[in-house]
Amino acid sequence: MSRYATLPPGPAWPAVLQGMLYFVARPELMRYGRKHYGTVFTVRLPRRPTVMIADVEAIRSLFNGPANVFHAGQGNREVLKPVVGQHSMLLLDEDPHLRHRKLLMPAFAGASLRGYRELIAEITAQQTAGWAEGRVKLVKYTQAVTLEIILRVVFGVTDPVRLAKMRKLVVGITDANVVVMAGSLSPFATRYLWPWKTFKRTLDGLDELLYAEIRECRDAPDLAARTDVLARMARAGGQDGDALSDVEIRDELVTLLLAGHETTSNGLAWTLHELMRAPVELARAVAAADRRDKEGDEFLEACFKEGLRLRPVIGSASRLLTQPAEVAGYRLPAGVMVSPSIDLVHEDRTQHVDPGVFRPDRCLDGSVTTSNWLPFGGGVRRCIGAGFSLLEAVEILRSILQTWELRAVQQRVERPKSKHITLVPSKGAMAVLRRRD
Ligand code: HEM
Repeated sequence: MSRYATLPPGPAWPAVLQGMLYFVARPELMRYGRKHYGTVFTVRLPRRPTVMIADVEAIRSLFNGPANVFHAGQGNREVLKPVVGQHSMLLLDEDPHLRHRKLLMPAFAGASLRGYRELIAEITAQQTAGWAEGRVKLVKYTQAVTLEIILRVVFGVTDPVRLAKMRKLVVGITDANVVVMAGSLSPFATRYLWPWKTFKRTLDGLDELLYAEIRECRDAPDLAARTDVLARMARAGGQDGDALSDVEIRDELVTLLLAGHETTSNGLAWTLHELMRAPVELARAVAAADRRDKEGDEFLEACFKEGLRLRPVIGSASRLLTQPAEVAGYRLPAGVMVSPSIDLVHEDRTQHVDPGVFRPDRCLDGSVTTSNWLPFGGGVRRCIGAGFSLLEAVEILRSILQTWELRAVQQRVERPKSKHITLVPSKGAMAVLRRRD
């Protein structure tokens, strides 16, 4: 009997077909599985079977399960290691992962977040003021803003020449697909074959600039006063003699770029897309932006949270079993991937009233909870940048809505399209922009 004989039921189609569907039609595949097999089902992907879980209680136990049994880093290594490097928090598990989280956490906690607000607001105002009137793909604009925020608030870059060079290199990296990323481990490919050769050159170019930035940051006379994420990382752990090395900082900077840039920009594009399709909520959001007060900001945050619920940017947060374990009532063997389905929980009628409707109020009235709202995953791996992205989102939404009048190009919702691990509106969240009087 195969070691996978005891897996929960699921489609019996060939693994290659399921793998393709998982990539090009993930929401439909998830709904098919949920409809035919219930809240726990198996998708047979080419590398390894993945058990999808859409039951909130089972997901809670999984997220809070022992970190030595449920590995999140191991599964990421094959694809991401050549880019983010071996010290990335995304690839680590157990004690090394905890060490990195402990050292990075202060940079993403309340007091630090408040310190980023002013610069984020300044960058956002500069960027949104320069947009053009007419028909646009909003995602291109939101990407430009979140990229600038990563470069200046996270990497701490201020030199305009270095900023210009970095912008170009970073786009070359974030636009690469998984085949290019994974293939860049091969010395042959990176030496002789396009596009791996170009990709490697781009990565080397970015590394050179990042290491220069790290060196200058360590030597900076104002290091103690600097508020950017890089400076906080350079100071972290110093008192305990457990500081991050240059290469560890480099790997975490690239990690924050890959994990934090397009996720936030796609979340914003989806939120604006949904706001344009819901005129009453859009009018409330414009009024909230104009108020510039705590209550207004709370409503804008609720819009972003609801955008992430209705159109989750990341569909699942997977864990690889390192040993046999009980999950959602099944005894599963080691080597299986278990994957809480964020998208299915967000559209579950038993969890959300009218789940297909964009209704920001549900994020204010207590009906959205830490069990049924999971855009940032959960447990010890919960997104470290969640608070950062909410802060960015409020500043960016406020600035856009204060400056621009938005009109949808079409009332129909755009299909989610996969870009790396994120889901992006297939037409880029098309809109017509007009400067407000
Ligand atoms: C809307 C925006 C974002 C979404 C939807 C998102 C979503 C996620 C999800 C689902 C995970 C995996 C959690 C798990 O496995 O349980 C994650 C991890 C992570 N995210 Fe985010 N993220 C966003 C923004 C950011 C930002 C702005 C940053 C940093 C600047 C960031 C940095 C990270 C890092 C470093 C991890 C790995 C955490 C770990 O392994 O311990 N993310 N994110």
